[in-house]
Amino acid sequence: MRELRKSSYASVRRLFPYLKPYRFWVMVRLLSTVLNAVNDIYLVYLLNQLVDFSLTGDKDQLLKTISLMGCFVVFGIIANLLESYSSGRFSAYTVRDMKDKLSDHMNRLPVSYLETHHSGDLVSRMTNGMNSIHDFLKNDLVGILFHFIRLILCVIVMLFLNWQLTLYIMIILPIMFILTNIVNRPLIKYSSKLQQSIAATYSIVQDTLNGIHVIRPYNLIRAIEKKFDAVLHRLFTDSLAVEKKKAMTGAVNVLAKTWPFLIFFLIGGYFVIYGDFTAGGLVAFAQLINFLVQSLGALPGHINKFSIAAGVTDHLYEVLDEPTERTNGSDYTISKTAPALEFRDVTFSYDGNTKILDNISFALPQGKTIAIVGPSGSGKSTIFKLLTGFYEVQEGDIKLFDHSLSSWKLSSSRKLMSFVSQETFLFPNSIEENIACGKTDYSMDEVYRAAKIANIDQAIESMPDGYQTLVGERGGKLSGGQKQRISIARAIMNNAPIFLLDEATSALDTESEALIQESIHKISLEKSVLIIAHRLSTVVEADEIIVLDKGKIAERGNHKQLLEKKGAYFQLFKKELLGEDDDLLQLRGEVP
Ligand SMILES: Nc1ncnc2c1ncn2[C@@H]1O[C@H](COP(=O)(O)OP(=O)(O)OP(=O)(O)O)[C@@H](O)[C@H]1O
Repeated sequence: MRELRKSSYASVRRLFPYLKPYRFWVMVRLLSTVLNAVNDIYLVYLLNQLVDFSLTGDKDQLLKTISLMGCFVVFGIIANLLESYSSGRFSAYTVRDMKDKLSDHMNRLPVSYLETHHSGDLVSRMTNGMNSIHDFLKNDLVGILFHFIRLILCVIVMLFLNWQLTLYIMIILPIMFILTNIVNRPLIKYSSKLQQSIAATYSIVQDTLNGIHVIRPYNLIRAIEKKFDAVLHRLFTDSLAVEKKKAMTGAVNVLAKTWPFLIFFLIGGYFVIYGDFTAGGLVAFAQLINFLVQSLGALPGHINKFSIAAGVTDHLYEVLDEPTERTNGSDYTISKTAPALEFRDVTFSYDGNTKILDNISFALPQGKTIAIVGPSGSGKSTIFKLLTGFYEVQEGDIKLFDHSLSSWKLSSSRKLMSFVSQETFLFPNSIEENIACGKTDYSMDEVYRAAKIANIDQAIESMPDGYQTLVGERGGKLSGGQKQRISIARAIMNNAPIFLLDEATSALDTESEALIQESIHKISLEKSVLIIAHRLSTVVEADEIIVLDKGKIAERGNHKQLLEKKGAYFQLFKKELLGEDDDLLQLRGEVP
């Protein structure tokens, strides 16, 4: 039990650094809480006097006591106001800072982590988890202290009023605490499970919305509903388990409320009958027991929340404890003669077992174009993931302008590359904002130029709102080819010396494909280009073509050399022009 409490406390303690900047308001809350607790007890003391003065007929003392009580009631109101305001204030600020930190941390998590964890789960931690923390900081953290102080003060005053009666009542307290602890013990486990179920629900909702273009045409709604029902059922069972535990704690509260009163009226009544206790003392004692029972009833609830907050904090720290991308490294000046990038005997595996890239070596001289081709799954995109620093090389070395990629600052090396990925992502803003992509000091001429090179200028100009056209969520209002050309324009606008293009022209119509190829041609005149090509027509002009097969370089050379070899590249070429035999291709002059 002690271990569990210790671990709950250790979890909740990790929230304290976030409270530090708001210690003034935490102190106000603590002070007002202590004053409130003392005020409650002092009012009871005055109540004792009030009754006794009424019974003895001491009018002066009666009036004095009533005025004093009035003052303390006003004092109590002010203390209450301060208590609410201060807790509202520091909890809101703390949660804002935590959300900020969490979102900042998520933005810096390695892509390897984000590729293997569901975004819905992360969103749930950010929303649901944070709401629980807010609730805990606002109501429970200091609430525990208030009830604890009032409880102690109650016992002290009770002992002062009648120690025998107090001792009788104290006998039942340990029984209550043992019961409360037994009931509370598993709550942290249940609440942590509940958090995971909530996260799973968010994930499915997110998948359903994101995958709507697959779900509808494939009639997957029923399957999704089934999956959602299963997750909802789990959520329901987990919520029920938590509620059951809470209800058991509630039952302990009811016991806590009735037992002391029964014992008090039984024994206290006898004390008054035999003249061992005053009437004022009896009234005050009754009020003190009321407070005692209130606090004992409230404490398990607060302790519950403490356990829940511990579970939620652990859940949040699972993300916050994840190491972020490295920030070390240098920012080198670029040599004009060094190759733009170079792979030296690079071997890479995602899981530490299966080699996805095996001993890959190639160099991209500045101003040249290298195309990487190969069957699906041969490791082409992995080359880009290593170059963009999404994953770290395990064997061999990647050099960027003659400096090892691992010695570059990630932010600096990324500045040298404009990356167009296979999956185009557009922000739900205007076309202009999507092309400028976070830049603030740009001219419209730069945007027009980028759009022109990407061959999207005419399409944009024909839209009623031109560059101010809102593209909709994920660019839903545009065609696939338009989206891709806008993302190429974005990369051109970035104006980095290296252009990484994972082109996906295979999904496009011939007109879009031709426009993109023309655009790639224009880019290759200005930049060092590494292109992953899914259509071989894109690679014909490349200075070097690397054919990957199962993570190894199967062939390399230019288009003409590779066709002459009649090897893997030739086979890929033939496959693309499916159905054509060698003689026909020769007749058409497409192969030597
Ligand atoms: N994050 C990952 N974790 C584990 N394995 C991965 C990951 N990403 C890719 N792979 C695996 O690595 C292999 C190479 O993938 P990669 O995406 O590099 O291939 P590709 O040649 O670009 O394929 P395509 O032409 O279909 O885009 C595949 O077997 C793939 O399943």
